[in-house]
Amino acid sequence: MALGGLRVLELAGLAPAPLCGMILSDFGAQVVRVDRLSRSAGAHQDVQARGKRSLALDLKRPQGAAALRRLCGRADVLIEPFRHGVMERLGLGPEVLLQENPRLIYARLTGFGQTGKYAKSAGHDINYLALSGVLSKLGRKNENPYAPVNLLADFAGGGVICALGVVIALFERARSGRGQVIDASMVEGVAYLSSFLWKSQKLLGLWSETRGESLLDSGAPFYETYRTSDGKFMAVGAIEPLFYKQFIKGLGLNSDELPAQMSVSDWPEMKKKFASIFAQKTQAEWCSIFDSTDACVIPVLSLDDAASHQHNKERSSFIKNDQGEMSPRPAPVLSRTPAVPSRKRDPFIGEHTEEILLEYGFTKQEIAKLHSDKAIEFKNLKANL
Ligand SMILES: C[C@H](CCC[C@H](C)C(=O)SCCNC(=O)CCNC(=O)[C@H](O)C(C)(C)COP(=O)(O)OP(=O)(O)OC[C@H]1O[C@@H](n2cnc3c(N)ncnc32)[C@H](O)[C@@H]1OP(=O)(O)O)[C@H]1CC[C@H]2[C@@H]3[C@H](O)C[C@@H]4C[C@H](O)CC[C@]4(C)[C@H]3C[C@H](O)[C@]12C
Repeated sequence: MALGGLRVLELAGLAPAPLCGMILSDFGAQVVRVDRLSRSAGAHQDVQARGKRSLALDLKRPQGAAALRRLCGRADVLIEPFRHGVMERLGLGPEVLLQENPRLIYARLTGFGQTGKYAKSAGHDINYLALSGVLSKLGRKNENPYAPVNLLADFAGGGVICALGVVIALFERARSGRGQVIDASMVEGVAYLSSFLWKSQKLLGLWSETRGESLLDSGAPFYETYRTSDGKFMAVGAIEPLFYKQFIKGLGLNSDELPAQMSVSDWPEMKKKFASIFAQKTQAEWCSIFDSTDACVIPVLSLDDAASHQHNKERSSFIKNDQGEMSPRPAPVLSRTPAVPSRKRDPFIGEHTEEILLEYGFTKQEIAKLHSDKAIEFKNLKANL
């Protein structure tokens, strides 16, 4: 696979860093997740652990921190998910680790970045989304702004952008032979991927002053979801006049008898009209009308239904692991060196401690000493909840 042979150390953290590690793992990297010892507070279950192995290491003990330094000496990438200053307090800051391994790519995935007023503040997805400006554009008219789960800052602007940074730094290292520090701030990551919002503000007809009254933010009747008679929903994205015409036809309406598509003042009434029509048929009935047309109307599927939908099945877009757990396959699909995601169950904390330390050059005696010093933990049969 494209990232085969790459050695990645992912310090266990919440949501964003585990996704970054999983992306690298799916495309072939050997990702070791460095977990807190299972009895310690703050250990979280990593539900994005596909293909990873687990090494349980107490970084608060000097022997544990020294062991991580040694591991980083032989690693290509380190992903750290902590607030600014934590790694420095552990004696594991970039200056130390890059001095010992100048090829190391030291990825620092945080909410607010390594500098700035909030650099040492706690936060979660919704906070980063708020500070980026993007949250102000999300939500329906006369309602509060809302964060779409923790997808935008944690995962899109965090895990994915950080993985992109790692790959870019690896590409550069192939030329220079040198690693570097990646300051991946989720505030900036989500703002960056939302550049369209800033760059399109002056585009005619796209944005109104008020949230929830614009073309793409639930203002337009042809870019909206509608409930069907069986309590499900259809997603309409009929923006271009050609596609809008097919949408109107599928609803059984005559466009000559309707206001112009872009008559913004008529949008609320149009939305009510469309809603009353969609409520007359089941989701399956609307699919039989709109499937294989260019009306841009697609059923809103549950996670289970998405995995079993004909289109997604034809592409094997979702995969099952050995435990029968369904999840999305890695994306994008590379034609010659596609990702081959592991089908194994997720690792237990410390399951691979000894195997990994041996692989990174520790002797059995050194491993025994780390264990007697309580700096490491071997296989723990109960996964952390
Ligand atoms: C599933 C829920 C999460 C959903 C995603 C959520 C919406 C997010 O947005 S996640 C993104 C969070 N932000 C970031 O990742 C940005 C960067 N990180 C931070 O800003 C901070 O890490 C923090 C704010 C996220 C957390 O701050 P905290 O003070 O806890 O940690 P840090 O300051 O970073 O310092 C880390 C300290 O830990 C020490 N450490 C680290 N590794 C080791 C090690 N191997 N050995 C020893 N010590 C280690 C390190 O030295 C630092 O120490 P110091 O501070 O002394 O320097 C989940 C959200 C909440 C979860 C639940 C909750 O946690 C309670 C239960 C916990 C239990 O263990 C599991 C069940 C829970 C119910 C748990 C369940 C889920 O996981 C959550 C609901």
